[in-house]
Amino acid sequence: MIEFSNVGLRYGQGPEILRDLNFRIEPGTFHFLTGPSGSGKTSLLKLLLLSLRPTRGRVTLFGKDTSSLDQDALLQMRRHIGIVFQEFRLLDHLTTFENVALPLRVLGEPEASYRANVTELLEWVGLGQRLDALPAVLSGGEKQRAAIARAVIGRPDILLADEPTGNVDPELSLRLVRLFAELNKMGTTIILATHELPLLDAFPFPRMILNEGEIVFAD
Ligand SMILES: Nc1ncnc2c1ncn2[C@@H]1O[C@H](COP(=O)(O)OP(=O)(O)OP(=O)(O)O)[C@@H](O)[C@H]1O
Repeated sequence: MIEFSNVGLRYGQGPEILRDLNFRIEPGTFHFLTGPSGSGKTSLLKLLLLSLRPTRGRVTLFGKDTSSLDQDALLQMRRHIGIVFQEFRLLDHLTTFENVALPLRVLGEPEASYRANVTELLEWVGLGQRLDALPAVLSGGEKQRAAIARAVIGRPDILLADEPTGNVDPELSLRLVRLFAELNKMGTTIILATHELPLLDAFPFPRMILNEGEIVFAD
């Protein structure tokens, strides 16, 4: 599903921050992505999200070499990938329901076709009572659950998360990762970047550890 071959990345004329990355990630797996601050976790997620191109090597997603895809094909592939950010990135003027429905609205789908699905998903993440609330009145954990719902409403095959628990307390962090684990059980491939040791220790998922541009896998 995901294959990196000799992937390297540098920003501008700077040093190579990712070097010779070679790995495969199978469908339906859950990996933590960890490593010190500045080791390149966000950059690696951007390569996976196709928002950044490697400066060398090959990124293969869903069996296709992504370097050979045109803009349309990239956008098409991008629809199979969801992302959750640390800072939620909800739109302030939209309700919980509208924020989660936004990816479908952007695709031009009529509300009648997704109303029930969005409502059901929000109930599943525990926001059934907050459909009409604006982000300003949601707690950090509620915002993050809304952001997770928005990331998965389009049923992505791959879900990426960049420090999704960075803004919530430890108890809530565990609950959020349990939510990701539930999604994984239903078949979504998950890569979750975190540097929170208690979280890494609380779940049995393998770790991809970035350090000085290189990656190692550990159970
Ligand atoms: N747009 C950019 N232009 C130039 N350098 C960048 C850019 N984005 C990131 N970098 C550099 O690349 C390196 C890796 O950054 P990245 O954000 O991927 O690391 P990270 O592991 O996610 O860090 P953190 O845990 O602190 O969020 C850092 O040295 C950073 O300064």
